[in-house]
Amino acid sequence: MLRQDEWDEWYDNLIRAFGGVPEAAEERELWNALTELDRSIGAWDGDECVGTAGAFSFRLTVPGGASVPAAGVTMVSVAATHRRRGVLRSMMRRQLDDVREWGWPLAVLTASEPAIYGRFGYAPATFHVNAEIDTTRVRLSVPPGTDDVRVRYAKPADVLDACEAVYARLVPQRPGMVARLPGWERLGLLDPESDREGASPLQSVVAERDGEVVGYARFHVKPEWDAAGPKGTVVLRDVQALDPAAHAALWRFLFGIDLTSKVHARGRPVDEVWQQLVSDLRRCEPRLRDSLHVRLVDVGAALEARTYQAPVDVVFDVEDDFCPWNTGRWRLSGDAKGATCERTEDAADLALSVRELGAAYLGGVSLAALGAAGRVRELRQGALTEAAVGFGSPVAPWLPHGF
Ligand SMILES: CC(=O)SCCNC(=O)CCNC(=O)[C@H](O)C(C)(C)COP(=O)(O)OP(=O)(O)OC[C@H]1O[C@@H](n2cnc3c(N)ncnc32)[C@H](O)[C@@H]1OP(=O)(O)O
Repeated sequence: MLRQDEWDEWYDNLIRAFGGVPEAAEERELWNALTELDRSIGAWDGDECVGTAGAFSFRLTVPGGASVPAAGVTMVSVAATHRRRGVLRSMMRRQLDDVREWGWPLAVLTASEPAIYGRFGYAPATFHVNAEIDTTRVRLSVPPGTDDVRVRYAKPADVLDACEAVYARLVPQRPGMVARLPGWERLGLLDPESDREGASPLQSVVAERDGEVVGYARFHVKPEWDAAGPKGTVVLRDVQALDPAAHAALWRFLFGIDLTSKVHARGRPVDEVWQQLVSDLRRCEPRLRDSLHVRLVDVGAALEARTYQAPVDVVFDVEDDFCPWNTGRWRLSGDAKGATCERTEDAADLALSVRELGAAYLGGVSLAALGAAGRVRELRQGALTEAAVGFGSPVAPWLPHGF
């Protein structure tokens, strides 16, 4: 538990651990407002703050569409004067014990360095794509109905409610999405001048059909000229849409902004529609990155909270050094309607650690791929394929924003 009057020193420790460049006042104020003090941990050496860790009370969409309580682990730092003495380890210990006590089956985070969190049972479970799309060479083929969608400029704050309504409809449709907590809608509008690197203030358009908002895009434009003429960049912040024609109308708009020749997209879903509409994926230069790391805090409750796209009846032999309450055999029986997961004395079908379950949990990493890498051991023939198919997701999991 952190006190409000400790927050500034606590947050300064975090900023310093990330290099010490101050955040813009509006950004700092937002994170101050969003910090959940009663879920935050400070490590103190005397009266000096030397370690920080926070948690947001997220609800995360899991395969099947349920919204599951998850600790959004955040703001982790240790002062360089106190590094590699086990301060992080002690904060992770305290935090995961707390999350268990709160009764939340999951903890999730995005890592500054992916190598840090595996030892605490986290594993990359969602991925995203960064792309540099050459819009002078790449053509878009749009589906029927695209011309029925009107794209119009609007100030981001003026259409916030309509955009939030679109977002809320999308949350249950894709694993990895996070339901909005009060205040979090402000994150999408955050626009400090110091972060723009020569680009415009935040711009936005909404896509409308019959007067109803069916999608939106937020972006900056970074003008640039050379001897041959204009070569500006559209820096995409977000695009969300409810149907194929709305998606296509927004992407067509983004591809066509005058005096630009590139769309720079960051943190997009690995299966986003533009990849199926473009004439030349290579000239989009897609690059894959890990995004959300998942930790099953309560294996039984977590596996029961999601559904399985094909029937599964397997016994997992789970190893969990950091949270030993998960260690042992669990029988998971589930299908597209629901699941039970209980302790069992039956013989195991698959042996793995809690990390492999975390990786596969949202349907973005195949248990079969983990098995091929030797990270899941198949003890009953056929069990690996059965589980891999069941755990899959027709929609790639995706985390829509950092935290
Ligand atoms: C969710 C988020 O907020 S991500 C942000 C994480 N924060 C940062 O990256 C800010 C800069 N870095 C730091 O503040 C610190 O170096 C931290 C928080 C990463 C590590 O804190 P420390 O107190 O030094 O870690 P601690 O001593 O407890 O180490 C625990 C284990 O993690 C390992 N470890 C620590 N940092 C790293 C790293 N960057 N890469 C790989 N392993 C690491 C240690 O070697 C140790 O390994 P062991 O289990 O084999 O003994």
